[in-house]
Amino acid sequence: MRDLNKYKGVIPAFYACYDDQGEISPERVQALTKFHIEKGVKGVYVNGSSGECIYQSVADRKVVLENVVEAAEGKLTIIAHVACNNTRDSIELAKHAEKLGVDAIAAIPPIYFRLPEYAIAKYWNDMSDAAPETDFIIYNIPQLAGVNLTPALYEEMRKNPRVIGVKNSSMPVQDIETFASASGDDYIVFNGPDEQFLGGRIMGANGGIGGTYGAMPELFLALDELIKNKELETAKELQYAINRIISKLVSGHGNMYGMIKEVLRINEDLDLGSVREPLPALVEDDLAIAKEAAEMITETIKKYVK
Ligand SMILES: CC(=O)N[C@@H]([C@@H](O)[C@H](O)[C@H](O)CO)[C@@H](O)CC(=O)C(=O)O
Repeated sequence: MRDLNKYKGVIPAFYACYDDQGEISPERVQALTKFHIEKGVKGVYVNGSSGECIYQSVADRKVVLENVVEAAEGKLTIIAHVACNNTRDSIELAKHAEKLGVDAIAAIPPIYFRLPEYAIAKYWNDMSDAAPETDFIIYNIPQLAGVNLTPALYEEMRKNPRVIGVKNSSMPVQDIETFASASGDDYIVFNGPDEQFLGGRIMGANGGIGGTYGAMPELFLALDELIKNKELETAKELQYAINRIISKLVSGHGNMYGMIKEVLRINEDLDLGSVREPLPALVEDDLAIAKEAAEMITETIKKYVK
């Protein structure tokens, strides 16, 4: 049996950190990494959706990962998302990630062209072969990628011994059960949709990777503890409270990640810049929404975090 404990827990998806000109800011990447260590999360998922990876160059993504690894000083599990929608760049990032000593690499399927499953498997295995000492995690996010991880493709991928599981961001919690049942205890399934962290964990997810954890890590850590302690009524209450916060975070004109960065500025004095176009930045009216969301987080922490 593999020891997968380093993956079991709350793993925030790492936000893109820009300077005031919109370039990657190594200092802000390091500050966000240290913030995660202080909050006590298990690890970070770098250069994924929340990291705005599809709007970044290969060079940008290398700078981000290098600075996360440096600032983490071995205190966090690091999963690097390396998919670039072409095999060549993904291989380059996979090699780079392994050289930096990350715990795992992860990848979405190739998007735009509808490829047959054997081509998707080859794409994933090619980048995994480029990082032969590193675990590999499949990132299933069909609503954005347009490709669903089928049980047959997952079975094919498990022939690769480096594949340790799935980060499942599809909406049906039943998918979590499907992947967990198919692969068993020697594999890990991460819950993707933050709004159903509780449901995903109950259906078999051993941990979670999420785009809103970074805005309120205390709340997801508390929710995880409640689930472990089987305090499910309180867990449900907290999940509902988290979902009201997420609804607020997505209610602005600007993109949710811009809203979260504003919340982190208010609550944590952390400046991560804005978002990269074509993601819409916040407008003046959004600032009041961010303030409300920040207050909701503070109040919910007071109520549920001991
Ligand atoms: C569709 C989507 O973006 N899903 C998010 C969720 O964490 C999502 O942001 C959250 O549930 C709020 O809707 C994650 O699964 C993505 C993620 O973890 C990532 O940044 O790679």
